[in-house]
Amino acid sequence: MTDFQRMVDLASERLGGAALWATDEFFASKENLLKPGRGTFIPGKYTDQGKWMDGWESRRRREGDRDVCLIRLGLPGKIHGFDVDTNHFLGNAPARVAVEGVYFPDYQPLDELLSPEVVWQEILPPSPVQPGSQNLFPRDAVGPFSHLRLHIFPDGGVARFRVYGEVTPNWPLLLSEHRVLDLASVQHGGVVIGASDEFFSDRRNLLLPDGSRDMGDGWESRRRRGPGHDWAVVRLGRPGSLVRAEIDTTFFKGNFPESCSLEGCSAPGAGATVEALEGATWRELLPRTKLEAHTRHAFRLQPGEADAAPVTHVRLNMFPDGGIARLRLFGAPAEGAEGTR
Ligand SMILES: NC(=O)NC(NC(N)=O)C(=O)[O-]
Repeated sequence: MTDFQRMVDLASERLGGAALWATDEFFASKENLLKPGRGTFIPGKYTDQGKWMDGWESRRRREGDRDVCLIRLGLPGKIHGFDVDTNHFLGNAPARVAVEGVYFPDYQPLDELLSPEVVWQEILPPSPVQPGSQNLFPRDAVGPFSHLRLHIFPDGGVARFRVYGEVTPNWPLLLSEHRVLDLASVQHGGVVIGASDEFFSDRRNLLLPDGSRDMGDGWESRRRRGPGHDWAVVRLGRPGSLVRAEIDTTFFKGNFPESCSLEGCSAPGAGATVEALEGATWRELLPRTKLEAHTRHAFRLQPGEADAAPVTHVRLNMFPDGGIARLRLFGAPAEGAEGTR
């Protein structure tokens, strides 16, 4: 897996991404592009239109050079890479794809997005893709963008379209509306930058909005057979002084951690790798505390010294192993220069 594939999928349906419009979706619907997984193929399954396909698929084009799908990102952000996944599209993958983007800070109705006045910026020039493959295109943190156009040349099918990047929250608006907010939330730019083990489920689930839907929708490590404990490190969307945490073990009944603790550090500029935090001074925010099965626990956090620097990163330790559905870290965001990470 490339580094950018570990970032947030800004387009995912789960985060509010939507396929708003397409030139043609004769064989299969544009909405499939943003669904989880890589799509399935069911031999022998046909609809009135033709072969049932799990992706977006247009008819064979006899005029014109392309089909286009207009996508609203769930969360606006800077783009570090695309995955144009043509899984199961073998005799009907596009020859080339391209992506353009635009940024609107506020809601835009579809007719305005379709207006020829919108100035679209090229993010990926027309580029060849392979059938039945994850086609990965790294980009150089371009944006922010709120909407994209995926062009397929001349026609064909794409199973999934992933748009990996970093969320760019509207901080002036958030700061004007909230004194305390969840600084770990993916909606506010929080990211899990590392974890000791993700055998059963992905660390990114910890910071998703809303409650978890089932046990697979949290972070779960394998059964630890040696010494030590599992951990995950979060870079907050904005540094701040944390006051309260929620640690949610919903759906983890036979596999919740025996206990957990939280530590915080101030490492502005350390970026998005755990290695860059080597040598950081960690301060206890929550001492080791017993957890319950299938419970949303709320914990008050230990205040730092009055002059303590705002926390930029938090380490969640779970003893010895297990699963946690969600982690919320509520705090007052730092303003001005201190608010940079
Ligand atoms: N066997 C097919 O998949 N044919 C066609 N596609 C669908 N979905 O029926 C086509 O023309 O690509």
